[in-house]
Amino acid sequence: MVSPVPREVTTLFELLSNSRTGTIFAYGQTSSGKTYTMQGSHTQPGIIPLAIRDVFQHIVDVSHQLAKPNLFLLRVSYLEIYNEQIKDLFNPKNDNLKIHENPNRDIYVGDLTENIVCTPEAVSEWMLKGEGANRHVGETNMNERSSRSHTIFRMVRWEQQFDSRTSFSGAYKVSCLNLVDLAGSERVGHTGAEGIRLKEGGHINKSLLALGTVIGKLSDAAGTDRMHIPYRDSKLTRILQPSLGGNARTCIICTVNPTALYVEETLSTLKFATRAKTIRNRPEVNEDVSEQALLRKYRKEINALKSQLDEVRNFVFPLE
Ligand SMILES: Nc1ncnc2c1ncn2[C@@H]1O[C@H](COP(=O)(O)OP(=O)(O)OP(=O)(O)O)[C@@H](O)[C@H]1O
Repeated sequence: MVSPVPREVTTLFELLSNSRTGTIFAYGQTSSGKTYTMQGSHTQPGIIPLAIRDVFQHIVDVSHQLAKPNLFLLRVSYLEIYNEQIKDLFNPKNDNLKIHENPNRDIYVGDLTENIVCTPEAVSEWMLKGEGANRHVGETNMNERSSRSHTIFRMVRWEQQFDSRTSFSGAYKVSCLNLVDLAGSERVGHTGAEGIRLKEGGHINKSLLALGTVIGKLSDAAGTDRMHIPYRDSKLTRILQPSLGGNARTCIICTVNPTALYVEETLSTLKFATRAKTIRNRPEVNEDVSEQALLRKYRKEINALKSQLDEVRNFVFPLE
């Protein structure tokens, strides 16, 4: 089990915040401390509560640095992948959501509820609501509260720049942070899973196998552009596609249980980590400049050029 919140991660949002997509996920066998790492406890907050705090703090810090404050909007969503079905944890009636790709090749989940939040407390409240009432958790021989699904908690920060002409410029930046808590790989011999738990375990292992294959292929393909990567083999890898070899910054935390009994699982997790380390993503800035903003920019440039021309004229004509 790892002690929660590695130091690098607590400041991660600051690194991501310049209009980028970032993902943090915990990977490891069942009962090795993934949920604990992501959520922490009352006395030791995990990555999710610390990231929420950082996101708001960063907005305050940026606002203080600017002469005119930008406009910020923060939205959160929370989904789980349970038995290969995507469920909206903010609205459990949305329980078989589809994955789509837009013309910009962005991957998104259709009809997922997004809530606008104004305070860290509001984010935590939404999280607790989704977590407590709706997420699939069950008891196995290895963990009293074993996660039976993968979850993705997403915060999207939208920032519109201020224009000196008393209005907002129209240009905006989008930063997105995905906090992923995976279900753990498990051996039936250790977990004693039967019936519904066995079925869940089968789906969990299958999607983690797909994740392992994607990571393996990406590390084999490091430095080349040609290899086919089977992102579509599971919902998990398809949703995480931008974070795995795509344009996001990604941080993977691997958790192990150091007991001798689990040496094989530990070895397998360490192999996964070693391969994942070789993958190079290509982070890109998500900035959108609207037509209006462009028009305003061009008008400004034309005015500046006109006044330069006037200055030159004034300089030439008095001599005549
Ligand atoms: N660093 C830690 N300090 C104290 N307790 C911990 C720590 N890491 C894990 N635990 C405890 O160990 C148990 C299992 O941890 P956790 O539920 O986080 O595992 P997991 O990897 O998410 O398991 P699963 O894949 O089955 O959901 C929990 O009771 C948790 O509180």
